[in-house]
Amino acid sequence: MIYPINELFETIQGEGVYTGVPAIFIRLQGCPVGCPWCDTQHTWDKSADDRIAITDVLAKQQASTQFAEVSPDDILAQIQALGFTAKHVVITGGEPCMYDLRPLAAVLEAAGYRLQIETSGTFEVLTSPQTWVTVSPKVDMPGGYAVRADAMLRANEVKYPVAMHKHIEQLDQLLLDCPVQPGTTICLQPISQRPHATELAMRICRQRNWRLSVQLHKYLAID
Ligand SMILES: C[S@@+](CC[C@H](N)C(=O)[O-])C[C@H]1O[C@@H](n2cnc3c(N)ncnc32)[C@H](O)[C@@H]1O
Ligand SMILES: Nc1nc2[nH]cc(C(=O)O)c2c(=O)[nH]1
Ligand code: SF4
Ligand SMILES: [Mg+2]
Repeated sequence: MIYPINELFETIQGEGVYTGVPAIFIRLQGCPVGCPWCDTQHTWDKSADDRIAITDVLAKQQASTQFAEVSPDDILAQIQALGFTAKHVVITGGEPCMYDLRPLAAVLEAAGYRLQIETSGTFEVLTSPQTWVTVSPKVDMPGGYAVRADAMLRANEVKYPVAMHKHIEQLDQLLLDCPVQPGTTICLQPISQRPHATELAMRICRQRNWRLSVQLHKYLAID
């Protein structure tokens, strides 16, 4: 299995339950979901013309559509060569669940890493049983993909992006249609640091005893 890697970097997890935890991020190329407010739109298209070497991915100074195709063993070798000290690896994108993540999970877990994936819930989640699965469901997006009931059942954490009250109603309906396991943490994540969105998320979190996820990295201006 070969994975298209748009970015590989170490930072602090800025979202969800693991906020604050040092983490290695693997950002995979490709996503057809089309969220209009997506903050990683450079990962949407996967064009053969954009293939580059992994050394060039690591040298990127700014976001681009370019990616390298790398095997699990070579991803591990790169992480070790870079001297990263984090033991938590986040696979994001793009939409990582477009790919079968089990071979990558097997290699990273055998080397002692804990895995987390960030997914929209619109593809089957193929990863190890130990992986922490963060589902950030995408309802009624232009790409026309539906949230899968099996992805919601696999979620360890649901992290819903919100900007207006309509989004709370969408989430309520989704949780009725596609239930999560009892005890699954539910986070509301304001879209793009908008004050109105943050106030809405805080208010609903207090009413429902849900968690607020504020994209800490954007407030800290880190990757
Ligand atoms: C860029 S997505 C990549 C992973 C996967 N495609 C997904 O949507 O979960 C990573 C996370 O960022 C969130 N996100 C993307 N753009 C955002 C924005 N402008 N404001 C807040 N959250 C955003 C997504 O909802 C998701 O939780
Ligand atoms: N620091 C940091 N935390 C993150 N959590 C989820 C991210 C993502 O883009 O999936 C992300 C990201 O891009 N940076
Ligand atoms: S599913 Fe994720 S990567 Fe794809 S457009 Fe939406 S936020 Fe962006
Ligand atoms: Mg991000």
